[in-house]
Amino acid sequence: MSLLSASALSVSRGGVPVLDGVSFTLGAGRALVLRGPNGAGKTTLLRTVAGLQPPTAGAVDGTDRVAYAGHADGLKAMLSVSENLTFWAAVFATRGIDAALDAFELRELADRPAGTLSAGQKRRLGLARLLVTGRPVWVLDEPTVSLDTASVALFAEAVRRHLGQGGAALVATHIDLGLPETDTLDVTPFRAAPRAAVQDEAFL
Ligand SMILES: Nc1ncnc2c1ncn2[C@@H]1O[C@H](COP(=O)(O)OP(=O)(O)OP(=O)(O)O)[C@@H](O)[C@H]1O
Repeated sequence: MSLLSASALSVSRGGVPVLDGVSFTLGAGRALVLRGPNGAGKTTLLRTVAGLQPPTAGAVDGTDRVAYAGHADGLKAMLSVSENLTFWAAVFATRGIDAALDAFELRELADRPAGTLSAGQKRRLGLARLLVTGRPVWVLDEPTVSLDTASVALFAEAVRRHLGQGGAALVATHIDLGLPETDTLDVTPFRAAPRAAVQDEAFL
């Protein structure tokens, strides 16, 4: 069964076309890794499938199943680690933050305000948030940035468990996560051709 799919998707950023004609299907237990050089459009594609911006053409199915973790951590600086997770559990109407605290070794930091965490600790909390959403499709933009080797291993293990439980992951990353059941999509061939500015169309 497909949990997330894109068909003939075109995406743009700041009004500039970035990618055209991207299609993929992501099923339960699978990970799809996006590749492509800096500026190729991976973030734009992820933001679009997560529903944070509309596509300029084509369609996405499964946006409502997505939990997105992007560059901005989305953490509340004044709330503690456990309060942040409890907040998200309430937003997504799920129960319990214990598994999320354990998966990313956040117990010792549970009472610390999120604003006082190091960059890597914040990233671990941002990824722990995925677990409390209860959403089956994790859409992850460079999830390992700021993580040390041990935390990358924790993250890879969390994804592996998630896939094993029937979840799926769409991940833009430059490193090899060593995940099983992984496909790769290089976005480079889908680079959009430059187009005339929209305001010119009235004169065609
Ligand atoms: N806020 C913005 N406004 C206008 N253009 C943007 C904006 N953010 C990014 N872009 C441009 O959109 C294009 C696609 O960027 P995007 O961030 O999707 O690439 P990426 O593949 O994720 O790159 P990276 O590997 O560096 O993260 C780039 O040319 C980039 O300069």
